[in-house]
Amino acid sequence: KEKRKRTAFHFAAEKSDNSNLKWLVKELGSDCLTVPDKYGNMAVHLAAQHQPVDSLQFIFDQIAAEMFSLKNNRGETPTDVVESNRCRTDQSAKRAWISSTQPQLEASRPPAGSSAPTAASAGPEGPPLLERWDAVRLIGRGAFGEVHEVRTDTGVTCAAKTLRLPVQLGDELPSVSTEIHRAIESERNLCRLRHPNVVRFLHIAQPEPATVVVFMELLDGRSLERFIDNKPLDELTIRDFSEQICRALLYLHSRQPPVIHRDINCSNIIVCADNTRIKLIDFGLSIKLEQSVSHMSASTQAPKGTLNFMAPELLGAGESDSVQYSRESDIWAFGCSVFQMASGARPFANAKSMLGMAKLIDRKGAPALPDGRSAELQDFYSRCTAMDRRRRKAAQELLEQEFLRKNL
Ligand SMILES: Nc1ncnc2c1ncn2[C@@H]1O[C@H](COP(=O)(O)OP(=O)(O)OP(=O)(O)O)[C@@H](O)[C@H]1O
Repeated sequence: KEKRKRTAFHFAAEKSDNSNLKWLVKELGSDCLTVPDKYGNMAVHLAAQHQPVDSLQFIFDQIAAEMFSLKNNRGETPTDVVESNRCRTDQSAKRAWISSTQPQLEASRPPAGSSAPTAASAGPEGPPLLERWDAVRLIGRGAFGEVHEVRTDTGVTCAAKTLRLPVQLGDELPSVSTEIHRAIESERNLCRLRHPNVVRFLHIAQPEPATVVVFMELLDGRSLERFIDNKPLDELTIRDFSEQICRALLYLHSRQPPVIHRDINCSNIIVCADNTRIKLIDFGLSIKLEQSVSHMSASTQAPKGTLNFMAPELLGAGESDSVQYSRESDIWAFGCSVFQMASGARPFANAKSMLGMAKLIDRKGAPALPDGRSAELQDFYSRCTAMDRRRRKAAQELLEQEFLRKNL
């Protein structure tokens, strides 16, 4: 159908139900949602015209903020299509959905007053290359380096995480540098992510052979770990935060290629200053980069990450096996975050070594949630922390459907 530039996605989006559209996205990836036909209409414009409101949510979960700025040849965005008299189904429900979703996006933009590029103005690779930046204040320290608030020579105020990678005696510095550079290149797609529950990555630089600086949107808030502060959260808050984390994971996992976080835990989830919005940070970039250096040094390929949140299949990986981070290992770690929200403590709080953790999980599986939590939350938690990876995968799909139904 190249001549008329119509794809299966356009036909699927013109139907009054969205099952075909969902199936196509699952099989072929979300990029096809933004292919224009000869009128410049993309699947999202047609869904806004013909399909129920949950299609808008579905598309939003795939391409997030982008869906509001896509224009057809008449200059219409999907919002304009909903407002037009061509929209004959669910018009008021779609209007309500748009007006509740757009403020979320506003909140995900870089802070006002900074000249950080907005989702609309930044190129796919983020802002122009940064030559220099000055630290304004230290925000905190992690295992590999520190996070500063910085101001760049391009006038951007943002957060910069400096990662100093462990170079071993005998490593060839130029080869390490090249290897790290290669790893960074494969992570450039992080700068394309746009989602209200995912920190905006602006740029990744390598100022020295074994030093990487990751520039991000500067967040005002505190980690979920500090928000929990060893005290269980109420169930409504747990559900709300879990839903936001699921939406972020769903968005990341349905990228092509999928983005795996690799280090979901309560210190890598930020609760913004309004105490309602949460955002994922960090993306295990240090894990990925350190692995590229470990690979150079022929040292261990054991999985890195936060021990208490590590999926059983990662713990089982010996030095000779390759470590398989996956959507399912992210779901397990997410389940562990639910445990911490519900109990106030990290799961497996006494685990000290990988072997100890592996034995513990083998014997007992994930710990039970404390009494007093609803059967629904128990069920949700046990799906996420199922030992069987396929059950965890199914759990994510189920959550997606339940959240969509709840929103309707
Ligand atoms: N984009 C950001 N905006 C504001 N604060 C941030 C941002 N990213 C990280 N932080 C904060 O900076 C501090 C240090 O973060 P960092 O990620 O280095 O710690 P960490 O999770 O212990 O690190 P690692 O997992 O690499 O060992 C934390 O308090 C974190 O909440």
